[in-house]
Amino acid sequence: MSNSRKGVKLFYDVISPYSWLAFEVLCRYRNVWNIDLTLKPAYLTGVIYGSGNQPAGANPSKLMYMVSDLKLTSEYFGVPMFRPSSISEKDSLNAMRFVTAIAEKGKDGDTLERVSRELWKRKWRTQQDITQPASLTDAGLKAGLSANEVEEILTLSKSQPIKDKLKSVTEEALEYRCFGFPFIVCNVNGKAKVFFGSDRFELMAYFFGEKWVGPQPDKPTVQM
Ligand SMILES: N[C@@H](CCC(=O)N[C@@H](CS)C(=O)NCC(=O)O)C(=O)O
Repeated sequence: MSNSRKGVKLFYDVISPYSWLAFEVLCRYRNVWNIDLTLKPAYLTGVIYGSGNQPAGANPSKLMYMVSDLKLTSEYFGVPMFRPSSISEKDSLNAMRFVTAIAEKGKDGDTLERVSRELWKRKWRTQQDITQPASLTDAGLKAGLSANEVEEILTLSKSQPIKDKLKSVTEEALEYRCFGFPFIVCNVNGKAKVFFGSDRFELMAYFFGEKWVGPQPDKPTVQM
C-alpha cells in the first residue's frame, strides 16, 4: 500500500443499485488504499437529463440486461439486493434531499454513510418506500439518529438552501461530463481522473499504484 492519501469523490444516488456496489467497495478499500472518501449525494435524474442521456428503463434490452447483471454482481460484491417492484428514478428526490441535509448539517461522515446505506437497503433489499417522510424517518432512526435529529433534518431537507445544494452537487458532476452513476472522481498526482460504474476499480487501482483483489478485500478473488 502506498502511504499517500488518495482523494476520491463518489457522486451517487440511492436509486442507483450500481452506486451502492461502488459505495460498499470504496468503504471497504478506504483503509486498504488509504482513501480520503468524500460522499457527494446527487440526483441521478438531473444527471441523466442534464447530460442528454436517457434512463435505463427507456431501453428494454438495457433494462433486461441490468436485471440479470445485478443478480450476478450483487452476489459477487457480497451486497445482497433484489429488484424493487417499481423503479422510477424521480422517486429519489426526497431521499437525496434528506441525505444532502445530513451532509450540510455537518453530521460526521459515518452518519452520512449509515443513512445512505439504510436508504439503499430499503429500496434494493427490503423493497420499501423511500419517498415518504415516514420512510425517511425510519431510515434515519435505523442509522442511529435520534427522533429529534430526524425531525430537524426532515424540515431542513425541504428548505430552499438544501434543494439548491442538491442541484449544485448534481451540476458539479455534470461539469465533469458525468452521464450516470456511480461517478467517481479520483485525484491522481494532482489530476482528476473520472470513472463511471462499479466495474472500474481494476483501472483505478492501476492509476493509484494499488492492488485490486476483488470487491471484498477480506476475501480476495485474486492472489497477487
Ligand atoms: N457498468 C456499470 C453500469 C452502471 C449503471 O448502469 N448505472 C446506471 C444507474 S444505476 C446509469 O447511470 N446508467 C446510465 C447509462 O448507462 O448511460 C456498473 O457496472 O456499475
